[in-house]
Amino acid sequence: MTVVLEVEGLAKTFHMHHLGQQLHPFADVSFTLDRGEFLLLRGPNGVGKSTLLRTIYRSYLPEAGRVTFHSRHGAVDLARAADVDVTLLRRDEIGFVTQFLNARPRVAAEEIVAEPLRRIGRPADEALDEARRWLGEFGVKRDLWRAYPTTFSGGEQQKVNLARALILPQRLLLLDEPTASLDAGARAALVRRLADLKSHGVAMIGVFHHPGDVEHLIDRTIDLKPKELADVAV
Ligand SMILES: Nc1ncnc2c1ncn2[C@@H]1O[C@H](COP(=O)(O)OP(=O)(O)OP(=O)(O)O)[C@@H](O)[C@H]1O
Repeated sequence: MTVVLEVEGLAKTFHMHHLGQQLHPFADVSFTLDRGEFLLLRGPNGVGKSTLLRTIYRSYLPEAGRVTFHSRHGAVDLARAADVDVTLLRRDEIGFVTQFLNARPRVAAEEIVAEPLRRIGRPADEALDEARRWLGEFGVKRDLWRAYPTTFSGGEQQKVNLARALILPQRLLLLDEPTASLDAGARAALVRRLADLKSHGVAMIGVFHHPGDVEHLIDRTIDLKPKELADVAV
């Protein structure tokens, strides 16, 4: 097996200065993730699942611990890497999939979806063809492909977001409730795509409110347990 990610002793603290308190969503999380492995993160609301995903993605810095990502170019500790290196890894090695689209004004759906392919140097027309294929796959109506997603419904925006996030096979995918408000057809398309990516070696960590959809993909589960709010002055 090829290790893709090693998380060691990871801890996160939020400093809530206005309350004079600290919140410790998780402490001492350790696991490794191999190529093609699917890890489910489970636990009650507010336990820290999204925070853990965001800390691995380096949207948050951890209080302690290491997040060693084995990229194509060697091992890098995401907790300490330079911002510029994290940005490069996010281009084609580490993906973060949520239910929310960051829709930009006057950018067509098909352009938004094609962008990740363009960024890695695919010819524009090829990238656009591929984008249209994925929009169709996720059930976005053809007459919306050239429209601006700022006006789309929540579910339509989510479909555009998924097509964009999954068009390019990454080494590691972080999935934060990607099925939240999808209809049955789009949920099935998403699960098919995840199965295909997994069979091609993409490692995944996912949070799903209805994990039944992806049950057959899950290799391992981590249960996060609620912690007490530490009443410590900051
Ligand atoms: N930026 C932040 N600053 C302060 N506290 C935060 C911040 N982000 C999250 N929290 C707190 O950390 C805790 C964990 O939040 P998180 O969103 O990770 O939970 P979750 O397990 O993903 O929850 P859910 O299942 O409801 O989506 C919550 O109590 C939340 O209020």
